Amino acid sequence: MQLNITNETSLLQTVVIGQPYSIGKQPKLDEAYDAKSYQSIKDKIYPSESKIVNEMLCLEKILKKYGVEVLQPKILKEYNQVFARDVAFVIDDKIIISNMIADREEEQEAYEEIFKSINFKNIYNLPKKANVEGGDIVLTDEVVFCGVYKGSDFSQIKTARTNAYAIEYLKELYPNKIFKELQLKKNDKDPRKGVLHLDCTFMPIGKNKAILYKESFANEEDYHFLVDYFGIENIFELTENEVFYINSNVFSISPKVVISEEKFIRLNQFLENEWNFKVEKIPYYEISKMGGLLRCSTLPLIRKK
Ligand SMILES: NC(=[NH2+])NCCC[C@H](N)C(=O)O
Repeated sequence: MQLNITNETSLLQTVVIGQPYSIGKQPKLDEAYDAKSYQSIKDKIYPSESKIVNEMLCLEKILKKYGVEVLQPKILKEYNQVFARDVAFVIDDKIIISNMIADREEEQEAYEEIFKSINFKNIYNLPKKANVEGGDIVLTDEVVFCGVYKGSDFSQIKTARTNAYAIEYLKELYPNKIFKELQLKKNDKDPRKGVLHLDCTFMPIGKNKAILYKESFANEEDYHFLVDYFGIENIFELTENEVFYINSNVFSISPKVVISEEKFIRLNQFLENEWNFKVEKIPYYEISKMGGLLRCSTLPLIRKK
């Protein structure tokens, strides 16, 4: 398989989606490793496996309707494997295997068969000290945007997943790319006070547009950098409530077609009426209670050049 991913939106050809089966028991409050899951467990609304299965079947169906090849990891017994995005990520023709949070490490073994179909010369492992998950890596053709947490308490914060060392390492792998670090606010218990991954707060769509939420960035300059990069007229700014429901985490099949959650009313209408996107709306609310949405459930391998 010849990998090719240089941005978030070119015509999708092959994608891995997560696995909804054998999700295991509902985690206890002290087992949660992100703030949304923490809240859902606390509020007793954490989703059941059957609801997760239904939503992921809707995602699979839409992808297939557009002729996308859909792969899935093998099912591990009683292990949450919904969020394929974080396990690894493709930049250009290489796949980087993430160094994930320990609570999720086992997910990677389920990808063995998929990784076998990729030339081993294009598979990269990172040094142990380099922490990174795919949700923090967001691409445009020119720039690799990296969500990062730089506090000295990194190892104590479960929602801190990508460190500066990983980004330094990636820069050496891709000497011709521009890297832009975006420091994110973190909070393990309150999803309104921090953000898990960069894709939970920022996402390019179409050819030159983006969705984002200002307050997730620890440095206001990073927000201004994004606004200048895309141009203010090409930005859809989320409200606090919209980012809570992870409205940024839509998934593009092409520069014109976006898969979104059916309840993202203001966003969906704007995309359709103001920016002329085709928005495929599916139910994904139950999955969002575990801290991720559509982009988080996908790991694209090939987009058309
Ligand atoms: N790319 C993403 N935003 N993934 C969301 C992952 C959510 C998952 N509960 C975690 O904490 O790891």
